[in-house]
Amino acid sequence: KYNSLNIYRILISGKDPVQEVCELACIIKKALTEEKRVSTKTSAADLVTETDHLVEDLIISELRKKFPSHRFIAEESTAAGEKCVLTDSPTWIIDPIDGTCNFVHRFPTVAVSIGFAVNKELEFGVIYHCTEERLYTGRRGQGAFCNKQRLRVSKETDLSKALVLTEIGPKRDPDTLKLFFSNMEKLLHAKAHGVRVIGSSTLALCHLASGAADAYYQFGLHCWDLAAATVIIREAGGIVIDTSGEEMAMLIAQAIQTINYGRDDEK
Ligand SMILES: O=P(O)(O)O[C@H]1[C@H](O)[C@@H](O)[C@H](O)[C@H](O)[C@@H]1O
Ligand SMILES: [Mg+2]
Ligand SMILES: [Mg+2]
Repeated sequence: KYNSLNIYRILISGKDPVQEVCELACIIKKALTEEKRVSTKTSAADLVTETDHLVEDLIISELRKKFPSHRFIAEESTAAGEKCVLTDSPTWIIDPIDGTCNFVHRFPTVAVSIGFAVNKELEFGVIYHCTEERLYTGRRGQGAFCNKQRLRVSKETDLSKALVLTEIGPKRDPDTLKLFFSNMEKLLHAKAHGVRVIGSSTLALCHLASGAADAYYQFGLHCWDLAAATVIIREAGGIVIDTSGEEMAMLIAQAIQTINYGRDDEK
């Protein structure tokens, strides 16, 4: 049984997170190796399976039992037409499987991401790497951890010494792909050590929080990809900004061209 209350109490009470959320992850890990019913959403590369829906429904039903007044913003509910609007109410922001394309291909880089906001302020985030049993947590003002290990971002500010992470996104029309690759090319011309795409934005952002990469950029990320990861990165000493930002972000922002996806709350 998925024990959501423990996450809420553990993070609010500041106790070290235990790996209770692994029960949810066990559902995903088991399903990873099994046959799946796959459908597409905004493009042929934007996949969803019955496990995405199952996990999202499980999380929401458990949380709703314990916190009936809370609101929810979740990837598959939004895809089914629910409005994506953040209010001052306590709100859980959920990506039930981040890395669904990886999940469909049994590529073991998949996560569950649960963020929590009150008065439009992100209070805490939990991202669980389902196949490596790593629980990333961050609570506003209380630090960020992977299992028991404190997370700190890298101090690199020189783009020519940076490992940069990005994701391809669901838009695959020729113009978008041309822009995507020209952005990557610009960073490589700026002598970045490398650019990596791992297929899960939340886990890429967790690698950033652990200092295993120096920067992440992407157009078209959704609030459910970003909510938990934003708390974790901020608590690891990093910044999360749009491309009109600071230092390393400025260098990257100046090097690349925008790919326009629109905002979740404008759809
Ligand atoms: O749909 P899920 O939750 O798997 O999220 C992924 C998006 O689908 C990709 O477009 C996006 O590029 C990232 O890979 C993101 O993790
Ligand atoms: Mg997802
Ligand atoms: Mg996602």
